[in-house]
Amino acid sequence: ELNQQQVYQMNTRVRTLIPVLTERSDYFSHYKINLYDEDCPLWDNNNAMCSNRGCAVDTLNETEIPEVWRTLSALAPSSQSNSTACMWKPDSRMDYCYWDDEDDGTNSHCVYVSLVKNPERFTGYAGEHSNLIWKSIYEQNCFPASETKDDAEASTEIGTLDVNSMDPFAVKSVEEAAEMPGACLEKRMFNRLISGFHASISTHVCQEYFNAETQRWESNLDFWMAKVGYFPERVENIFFNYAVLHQALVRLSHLIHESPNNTFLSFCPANAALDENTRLAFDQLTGIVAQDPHVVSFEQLFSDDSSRRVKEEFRNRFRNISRIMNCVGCDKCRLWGKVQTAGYGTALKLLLEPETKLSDLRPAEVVALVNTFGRISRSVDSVFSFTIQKKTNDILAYLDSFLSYLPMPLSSLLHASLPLLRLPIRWTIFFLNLVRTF
Ligand SMILES: Cc1cc2nc3c(=O)[nH]c(=O)nc-3n(C[C@H](O)[C@H](O)[C@H](O)COP(=O)(O)OP(=O)(O)OC[C@H]3O[C@@H](n4cnc5c(N)ncnc54)[C@H](O)[C@@H]3O)c2cc1C
Repeated sequence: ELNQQQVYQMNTRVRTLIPVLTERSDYFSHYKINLYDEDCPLWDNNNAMCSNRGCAVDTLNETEIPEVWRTLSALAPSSQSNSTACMWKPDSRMDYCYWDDEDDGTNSHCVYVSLVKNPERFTGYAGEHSNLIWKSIYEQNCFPASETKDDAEASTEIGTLDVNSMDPFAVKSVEEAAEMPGACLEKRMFNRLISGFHASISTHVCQEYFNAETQRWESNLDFWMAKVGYFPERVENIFFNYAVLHQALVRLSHLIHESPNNTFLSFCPANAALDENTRLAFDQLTGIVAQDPHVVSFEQLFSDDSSRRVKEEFRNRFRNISRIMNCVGCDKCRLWGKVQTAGYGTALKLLLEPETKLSDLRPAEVVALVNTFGRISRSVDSVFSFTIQKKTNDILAYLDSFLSYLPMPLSSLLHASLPLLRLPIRWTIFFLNLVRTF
């Protein structure tokens, strides 16, 4: 059982600090990615690409690539470089994601993108294509409800999905599995993580939703309630994911402090001021999270013999999901799907592989982790504001029905003034929630 108020409090301390990194530092606001890879394990050719304008990704041309990322390319293990001090040498056996040679400067599939100029929000990507992706993630890669500790040897291979032979959604069983008391803790954690990832994406889509009528970007409460708000376990899973990513940052912070002479984040020797600013903001963020209490404990995971056997399966299933991101038929959704699975994959590596060292982390993993933390922090914020909106609407609806019992002229007069009450009610609820949180 997660203490949501505690997570709100923790998030309040960092939510303004995260954009200093993710929006203002070249290092954390850019990403090098193999975006147009055709290695999709679900179907042979990804012929359902979305042509919505909202799905397009603006990639950087050669002259737009920030200096820090040029330096990173030069320092990549595959490149010839004398500056061995800054090199990273990840052991792919510890990876929870597939990394498609993004370190390799010669990889022509890789593009550079600005994450700020390509924000994650409503794109219009929906329908059978996106549903099939979520369905395959839940049905083929999450742990089924029936699975318990003793039968952990299930196959993890996913073949080409036979699109025509699929049953209607069996997603409920995944949520049931996440709640199942008999299921092993690690499997339940896996299912919660995926459901929280999905709920977080849904929250971003509803928070920045394009209203075709007003032609404006607005939040969409009804949409959010239908996707997340009416499912308390999905809301809970957002908080769970916050706790996971938070804990991974704490571990990263410990790794940094355990290696005082590390050259971590000093990847921009040509611009000392830029490098220093990024490092200061990063130290501030990790310093704050390191002081927070542990909301969830990972020490007990994979601790006994039978659950250790599950670890390999856990890793394989997560890797499969990271590959499935190549199947997403909307470029911008694929970009953020890949960034966030990389972020969760890095968190799992930090939390579940105790021998992980700083040099085992690729720069892209650190960037993905911080950006994914930024995304989940935004989701926690949005849960707060959507909850207030919903309570305000409920109170107004209650007052509205109450007024209908009053005599006629008074009833219509008060009814007309109801909209004026919206703001004061909202502020009162906001204030009461704040008091309850702190
Ligand atoms: C990786 C990925 C990234 C995406 N990114 C974007 C984006 O940036 N912008 C955008 O506009 N669209 C994005 N989409 C599409 C978006 O996620 C939805 O698929 C789309 O909005 C259609 O939503 P839906 O209401 O049909 O249900 P979906 O969100 O597609 O869900 C399908 C089914 O899964 C179940 N379900 C839903 N949420 C959960 C949960 N949290 N836990 C367990 N089960 C659940 C429900 O039974 C639901 O009917 C993305 C899709 C994918 C696969």
